[in-house]
Amino acid sequence: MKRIAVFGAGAVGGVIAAQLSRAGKAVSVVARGTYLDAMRSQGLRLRIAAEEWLCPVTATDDAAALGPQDLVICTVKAHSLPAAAPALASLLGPETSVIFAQNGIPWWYFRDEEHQLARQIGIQRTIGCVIRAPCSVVAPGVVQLDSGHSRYYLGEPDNSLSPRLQQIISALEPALPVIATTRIRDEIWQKLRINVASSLLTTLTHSFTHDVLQRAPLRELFIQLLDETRAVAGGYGVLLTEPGESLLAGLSGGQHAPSMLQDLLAGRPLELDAQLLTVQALARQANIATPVLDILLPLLQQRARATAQYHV
Ligand SMILES: NC(=O)C1=CN([C@@H]2O[C@H](COP(=O)(O)OP(=O)(O)OC[C@H]3O[C@@H](n4cnc5c(N)ncnc54)[C@H](OP(=O)(O)O)[C@@H]3O)[C@@H](O)[C@H]2O)C=CC1
Ligand SMILES: CC(C)(CO)C(=O)C(=O)O
Repeated sequence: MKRIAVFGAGAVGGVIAAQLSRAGKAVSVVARGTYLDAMRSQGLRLRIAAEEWLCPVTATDDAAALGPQDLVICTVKAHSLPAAAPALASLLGPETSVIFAQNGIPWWYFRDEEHQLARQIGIQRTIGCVIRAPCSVVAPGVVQLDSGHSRYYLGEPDNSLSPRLQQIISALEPALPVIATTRIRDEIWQKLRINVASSLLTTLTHSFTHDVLQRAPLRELFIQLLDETRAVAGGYGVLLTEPGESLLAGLSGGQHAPSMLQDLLAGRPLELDAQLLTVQALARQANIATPVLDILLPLLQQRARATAQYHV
């Protein structure tokens, strides 16, 4: 796998591209705006704790000019995908695989061949990915990994341990902490439990997860959201055994603002649909009660509408 492109180099994409570059891989990055300008003029810099590395990458806003890749890692937010799809498609050759690295329920989850992205990109090319790597953009062209313990779960939509999945793992693992899974949907929901609770409560309160968890009433809401999301997962055949309470100890605390809070503070659109509304819709479809989600989600939607960061 020689030709690797990262599509959408914000926090996650920037960290992935930088780590690939640090490990000596040639990596291309599709970016835009001030992030692209900075990467072109000063390169891409990766910070982890007190260390910083300059990581050479080829950065462009013209995906078609890069030509077909062996592997594309797509790291745009879920709501940016429809608009990005034509440019993403220009990176595809007959054998190209695409890793969709995002939070929330991904477009390919129910393997709907009629989905617009299934037509434009193809479920057969898709590799699911769950990101366990809290990160942020410190400044255009400078990304930061906010935790020493990062990992990425990669899995086929049909749950097979396919030869191509193993090939992708071999290509990436010297650079990235990648783990192949035959239960990618379990990983998606396990991560989504955390996102539902932390995205809602930290974004509504402009607080770090750590600070939310210090307050008993908010901690209680956090646990209820973890448990409600676990119940929804169960309605779709994903049985997560760990009670909400016992997940709290493992949550990355410290100074990482969850990506939804980062978006709110930066005036960007929020990833409400993939991370939160889909969970509520799935709950309703399966007749599963989500009382805390049902109170907090309209509040966050309205908060985002008030600053034109959500339009539905
Ligand atoms: N940040 C984190 O700690 C974590 C994030 N995640 C998830 O990972 C995914 C990515 O998040 P994150 O990296 O934080 O998001 P960012 O917003 O930092 O990065 C996404 C980047 O993609 C760019 N982009 C969007 N559309 C295009 C396009 N058509 N062409 C070129 N560039 C494009 C955006 O540019 P622009 O701003 O101009 O739209 C932005 O720079 C999300 O699903 C998030 O929930 C998961 C775990 C941790
Ligand atoms: C769980 C968390 C907060 C960190 O990985 C995340 O997924 C995000 O920032 O979007």
